[in-house]
Amino acid sequence: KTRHFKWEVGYIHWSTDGEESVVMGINGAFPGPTIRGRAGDIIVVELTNKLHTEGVVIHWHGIRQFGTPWADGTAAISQCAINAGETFVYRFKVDKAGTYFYHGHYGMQRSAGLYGSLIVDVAQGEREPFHYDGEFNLLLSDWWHKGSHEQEVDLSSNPMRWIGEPQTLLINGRGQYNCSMAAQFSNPRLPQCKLRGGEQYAPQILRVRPNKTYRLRLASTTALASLNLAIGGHKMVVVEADGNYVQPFSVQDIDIYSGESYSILFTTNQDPSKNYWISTSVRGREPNTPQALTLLNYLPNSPSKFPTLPPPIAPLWNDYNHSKSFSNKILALMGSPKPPIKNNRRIVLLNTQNKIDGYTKWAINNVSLVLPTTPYLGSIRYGINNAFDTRPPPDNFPRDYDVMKQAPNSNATYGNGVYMLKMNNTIDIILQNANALGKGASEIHPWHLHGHDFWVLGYGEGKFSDKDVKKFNLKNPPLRNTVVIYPYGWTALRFVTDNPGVWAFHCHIEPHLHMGMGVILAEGVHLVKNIPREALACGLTGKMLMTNKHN
Ligand SMILES: O=C1O[C@H]([C@@H](O)CO)C(O)=C1O
Repeated sequence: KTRHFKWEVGYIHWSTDGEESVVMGINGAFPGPTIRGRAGDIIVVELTNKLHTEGVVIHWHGIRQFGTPWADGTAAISQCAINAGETFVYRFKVDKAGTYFYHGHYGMQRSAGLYGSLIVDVAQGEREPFHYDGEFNLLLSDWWHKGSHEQEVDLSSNPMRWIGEPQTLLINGRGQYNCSMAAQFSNPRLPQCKLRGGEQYAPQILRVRPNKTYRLRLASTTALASLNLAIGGHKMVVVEADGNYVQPFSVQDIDIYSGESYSILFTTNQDPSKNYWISTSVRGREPNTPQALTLLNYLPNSPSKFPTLPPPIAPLWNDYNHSKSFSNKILALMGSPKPPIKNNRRIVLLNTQNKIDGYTKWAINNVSLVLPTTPYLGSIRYGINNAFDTRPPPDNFPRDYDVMKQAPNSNATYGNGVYMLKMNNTIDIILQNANALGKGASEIHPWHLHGHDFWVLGYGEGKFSDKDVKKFNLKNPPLRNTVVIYPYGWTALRFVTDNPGVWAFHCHIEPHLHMGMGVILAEGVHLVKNIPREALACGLTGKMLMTNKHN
């Protein structure tokens, strides 16, 4: 079945958290509309850019875009940004059931609010491998009162002005600033929110019946925050991660990093005369943002009956053992595709924070990514010279590099070279974390791969070494599209180059990508057929199209 959507992206006045902001909306609302389809459907989004003076693209996060790499929605990688006033048609297949989302992928447009949910149900006649009586969908994000353009300038200045922690955490685009639903428990003390329910920022309440099982879909499109979600008094059973089934396991709270999605099941088996809190809190960075709260409302109770107990207390922000123990519980459901036993190539990517001519940047193997003006998909497909740096970026970093110390050098460079991968190869990537510029500082980075799912083979502490290969989980590693690296640690992943195209692989923290924290992978680009001309009508491919030698 083909599902058609007609969207207009534009700036709107919107109250995300009680303070009015200028927000990037779709069809006059924030967040954007939810796309819902079935596995095998074709989604067609006719996107018109009503932003007056800037380009736009939308990335369909978690959708692999087999055969349609030009629809991946990455500016300067898979297509030219859509000019103000112009329309671009995204047409792609959703081939796998799961919880996904979409978001802007040009500059920091995701931070401006350009995002929404994308949910794929199992194909007609098929069943999920678990049962539930009803479902809810929560798209999690974070919000700053400073606009995304000012943030871009701040981050690109010398000295860099860091964006700081978010003012508000949002649940389905709704948050409360300077007030709390659970005022008597709030620390620091906040006034009680006086919500009537009709406000743009009124929390979305989850109405449930006692003794039923519900599926809760969760996805995080935060610009920065790592989150922890809990439902007061209720256990959660994790069943899906990034559109892949996992071996069900039970937890009290769940960590969710930017770019990740999960489904959890919970059963309404608590005292039915009460309502319960649902909370999200910041993890992995010293929090300076109040918890986001909404209610689990057991019917027929009134939704204004607030829980008598305080909201769930999140694990300490730097209790990384808690987070690691959660990550290590995520394993593929029996019967899931297994990774090839051997790899053809290993790429080790060192993540560092560096200074380049006084500017603060993030670099991968000493290269800080600056995108070219011509989309790689076109320049590689048509063999255009000078569109980007043709020297390949390094597959490793110096053996004697001390990941526990600050980068000793300030000789990182800007670059836009490509990791050229052979088709049908098995690629291992080791993401190696290190000390950032601050003394004793190393941060969490959730890395997201476009065009593929990968198997997460394992996590480790300190510097990766050849011996660690023996510890890889080749039996039941989970398939994902986003995975975290912990401070001073490494994460190993494996994928197969089975999808001709040019694919971004980057830290999903929006300011970090803006500061260069990503790489570009390309595979089988000569096999890509019928790239729409509109996708390439800029830069050197634009010139090529004007001479009309190619169609
Ligand atoms: O990229 C970042 O910059 C700041 C800090 O390292 C410098 O202010 C921070 O916390 C980041 O994640």
